[in-house]
Amino acid sequence: MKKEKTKKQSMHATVMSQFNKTADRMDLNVNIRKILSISNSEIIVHFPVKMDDGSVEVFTGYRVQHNNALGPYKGGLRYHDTVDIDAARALAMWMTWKTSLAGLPFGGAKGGIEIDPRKYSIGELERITRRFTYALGENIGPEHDIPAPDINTNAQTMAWIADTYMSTIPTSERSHNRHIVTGKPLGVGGLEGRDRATGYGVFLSAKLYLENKGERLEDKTFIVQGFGNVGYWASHFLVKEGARLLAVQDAHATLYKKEGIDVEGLAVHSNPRKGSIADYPDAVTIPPEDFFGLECDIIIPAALGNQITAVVAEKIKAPLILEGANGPTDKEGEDILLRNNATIIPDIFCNSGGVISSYFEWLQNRNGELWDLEESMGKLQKKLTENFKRIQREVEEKNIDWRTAAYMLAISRIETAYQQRGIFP
Ligand SMILES: NC(=O)C1=CN([C@@H]2O[C@H](COP(=O)(O)OP(=O)(O)OC[C@H]3O[C@@H](n4cnc5c(N)ncnc54)[C@H](O)[C@@H]3O)[C@@H](O)[C@H]2O)C=CC1
Ligand SMILES: O=C(O)CCC(=O)C(=O)O
Repeated sequence: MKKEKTKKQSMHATVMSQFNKTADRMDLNVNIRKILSISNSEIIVHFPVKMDDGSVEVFTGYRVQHNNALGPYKGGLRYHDTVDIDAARALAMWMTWKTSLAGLPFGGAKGGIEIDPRKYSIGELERITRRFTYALGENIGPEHDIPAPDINTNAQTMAWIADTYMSTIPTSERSHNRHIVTGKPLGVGGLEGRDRATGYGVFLSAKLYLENKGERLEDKTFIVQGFGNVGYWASHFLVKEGARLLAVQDAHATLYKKEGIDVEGLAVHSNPRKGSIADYPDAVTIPPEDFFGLECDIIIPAALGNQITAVVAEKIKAPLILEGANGPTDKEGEDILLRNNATIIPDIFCNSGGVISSYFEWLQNRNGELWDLEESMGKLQKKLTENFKRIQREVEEKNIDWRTAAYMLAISRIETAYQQRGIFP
C-alpha cells in the first residue's frame, strides 16, 4: 500500500519528548527522572523454530520491563515486522504511565517478535509462540511480568503462552497460575469483556468528552485507522450510539462511504481474509494519503505508532483525536494539532480500557472467581469515568493539554511511591 514519504521519529523519541515535557513542567525529582528515563531490564531472545517444510528459522523476540515501582510488570506482546528494541522500549514506558494513571497495582512492560505473521501457518505461529515463551523463561510470571495481546496477537496466542508456561512449573502449581497472561479465551480463565474493553474505552472517551461540552455522539462523523481489535470495537460502540463511520484504513486499503460504513458488515468481510478490509464492496477505495484530511468530527488512530506526523497533522480538520493506538502522534504532529486547537485524548488514558480489564482478569484468576459481562463492563465503565474526570479536572485547573495532564497524574503517583519507600527525599 502506498504511504506518504515523511521522516518519522523513533517511537522512543516520541515517548521521551512527552516524558521530558512533563518532567520539566512538574519539576520532577532529578533522581526519579533518571530512573524513569531508562528501562529496568531489556530482554532479547533468539530462538529456533521448525517450519512446516522442515526448515528451521531463527526469530528475535523482545521483552522490555520499564518500571515496577507500583507492582508487577504488565503489557502486551506484538507480532509485527516493526518490532525492535526502540519500539519495545517506547511501548514499555507508555505502559508504565498507563497503569499508573489508571490507578492499577502494575508497572509497565512490552515486547513481541519481529515477524510478519501473515507469512506463517497457524501451526507455525503456535510453535513460534511456544518457543518464544520458553525462551523468555522466568523473565515472565504471574506475579512478576504478565503479558497480554497487542497487534497481531489475540486470545489464542495468550492460551498458547499460558499452556507452555504451565508445562514449565510444578504440576501442583499449574491450576492457580493462570494469571501468567491476560486476554485469554473464556474457557481457560479469560474475562468476559476483555475482548471489547480497549475499544469501549475509546468510545467512552468520546462520549464523556462531548457530554462535558453539552454535545452528543449522535450524528457525529468519525474515521478509524486500523480495523483490528481496537478499531473494530471502538467503531461498534460509536455506531451503536448514533455516530457515522465515514472511512476506515488498514494495512491493505482505505475505504470511504459518505452515508456511513456498516461496521458489522465490514467485520464479517475482513475476518476470513486475515483481517484485510480490501475489496469490501459497499464502500469506495480512496488513496491512503487522503485519509487523515477527510472532513469529520473525530479521528481514531488505532494501528501503529507515529502515524500523525507534521505533514499529516497539517491536513487534519477534525477537532478531536482519540488515540486508540499507542504513540500514534509524534512530537511535531502534536505541536501542530495543539496549535490548531484540536483536542487529543492521549493513548495512556484513551486505550487504557484494555489493561484495566486485564487487571480484572488477573484478579479473577488470582481469587478463583468468575465475573459475568455485566459486572466486568460495569466496573470498567466506573473506573474509566473516574479517571477521565480526574484528568479533565487537571486540564481545567491548570489550563494544560490532555496529554500533559494525564502524564502529570501518572508520574506523580510513581514519584510518591519512590518517596514513600524512603529512597529519595
Ligand atoms: N488490543 C488491545 O487491547 C490494545 C491495543 N492497543 C493498541 O491499539 C493498536 C491496535 O491494536 P490491536 O487492535 O490490538 O491490533 P490488531 O492486530 O487487532 O489490529 C491492527 C490493525 O492495524 C492495521 N494496520 C497495521 N499496519 C497499518 C498501517 N501501516 N496503516 C494502517 N493500518 C495498519 C491492521 O491492518 C489492523 O487492522 C496498537 O497500537 C496497540 O498497541 C492499546 C491498548 C490495548
Ligand atoms: O492488557 C494489557 O495488559 C496490556 C495491553 C497493552 O499492551 C496496552 O495497553 O498497550
